Amino acid sequence: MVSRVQGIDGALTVKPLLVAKFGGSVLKSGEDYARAAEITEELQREHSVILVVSAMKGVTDRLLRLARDFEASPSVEIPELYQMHVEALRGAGVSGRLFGEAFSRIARLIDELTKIIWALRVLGEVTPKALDYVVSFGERLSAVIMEAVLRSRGIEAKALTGWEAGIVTDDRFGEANPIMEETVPRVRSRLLPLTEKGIVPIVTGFIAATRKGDITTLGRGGSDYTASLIASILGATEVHFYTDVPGVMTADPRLIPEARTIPRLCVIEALELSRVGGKKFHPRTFEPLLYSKIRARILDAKDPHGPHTIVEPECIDTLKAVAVMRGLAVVRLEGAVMAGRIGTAMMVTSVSKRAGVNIVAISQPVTETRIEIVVAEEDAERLAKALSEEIRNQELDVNVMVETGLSAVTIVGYGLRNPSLRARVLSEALSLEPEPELRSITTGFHDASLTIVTNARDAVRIAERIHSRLLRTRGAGEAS
Ligand SMILES: Nc1ncnc2c1ncn2[C@@H]1O[C@H](COP(=O)(O)OP(=O)(O)O)[C@@H](O)[C@H]1O
Ligand SMILES: N[C@@H](CC(=O)OP(=O)(O)O)C(=O)O
Repeated sequence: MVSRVQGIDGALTVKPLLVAKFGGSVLKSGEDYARAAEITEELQREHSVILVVSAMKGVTDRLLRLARDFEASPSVEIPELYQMHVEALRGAGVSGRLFGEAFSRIARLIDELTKIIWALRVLGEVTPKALDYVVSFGERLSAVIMEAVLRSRGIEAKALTGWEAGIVTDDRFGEANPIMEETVPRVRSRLLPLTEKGIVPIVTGFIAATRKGDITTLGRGGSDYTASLIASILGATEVHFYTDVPGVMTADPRLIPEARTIPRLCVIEALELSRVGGKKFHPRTFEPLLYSKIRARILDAKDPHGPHTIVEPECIDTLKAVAVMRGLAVVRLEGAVMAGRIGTAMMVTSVSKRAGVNIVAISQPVTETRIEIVVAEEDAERLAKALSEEIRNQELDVNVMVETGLSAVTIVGYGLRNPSLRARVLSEALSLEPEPELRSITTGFHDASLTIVTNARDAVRIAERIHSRLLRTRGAGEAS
């Protein structure tokens, strides 16, 4: 979509829409906000820009601790948060009236935060709804700073919460889902009138609200999802994710220092990679971009013209990246009575649903004597207990066991559709000495990923081997 933009002289120009998201990793100081403003200024020459901002680095974690951990002292933590935001405002070069206005808004938000934190201390309990309200302050404070910084450079800008920008969700606090029928028309009617007047909307990432106006969050890392959601609703031509690495890399550079930037990823590969923690994307980031023509770019805020990743609709047959997901456990059901017994798998999935446990992976051999459910480690005991109860109620002779300390190593790339490349990946993994323990092997969406569940140590060994043999010099967009 293009936006008709009214200039100061009243003349209308037509510019393509671009959504730019700045992550907490690149919002650590006033200098960072100033850099984000410079990038926005440059983008504005060719585009109508909508910004999505995260909280300053570390702020969401601090707010969560403040709300949950009654040992954390509000009289120490809150003034520190206040100081951090005022310093960023000052450090970004905001002064005079704009400084005064933003300073008062920060003070009001901090005052509101203080009241809620003390109220939680008095109540002695924190509901998921209260937690979302508390963490929302991180993005709200950040958007106030960004607005002041842009305005101090003569760019018209307006900070909006996700709710004010039109995002309506269900009431799954902590992991809310947008209600699209309501969100789509609202986002259009709230944001387009601003861009048409040449105003840059600054939307708080990660936070939205229910129909009743209760603040919700979209899950950790949710600003990515806010950005792609808005881009897809408005039919933007591009969505940019500004971060602290030069794009998506062939592996997490903290795990594999030789990791390199992947110049091109297709949206299916990006979707698979985000599900397993690649670039710590929110797992739903690429959902709204699937089947769209929107291009995503992942860029280093410190070097926006340097190497980066473009995510585009068309896929080519290569291998792209490897990612390791830690902290997994397997809940294993074993019993001869399960064979041929219709409804056993349904029992497992409905018990998981009742226990509020997300199933990361599930498998059963054709002999039907075993079912393995991979879940997050912290959910394993709860699921095992719920399954044991159900098995007792149904008087089945089935054992339930839990094994913790597992990881999943996932190789991503459209090239995996080629059986010989899949075989090559597996033979590389199996040729390690000592031989790794492989718990399960599965393929993902469009065969664009292959996941091996194993113990934590072997997952890293496999990732290193696959990276050094198949990704270090290839897979970054070249044919395999
Ligand atoms: N495959 C990968 N490519 C790039 N970065 C990765 C990858 N896997 C993990 N990361 C990590 O993701 C970090 C960026 O994510 P995050 O800190 O959430 O940024 P932001 O706050 O900008 O959203 C990087 O610093 C890097 O350590
Ligand atoms: N601030 C939120 C949302 C977010 O997306 O942050 P970041 O862009 O820094 O990953 C979080 O920490 O989860």
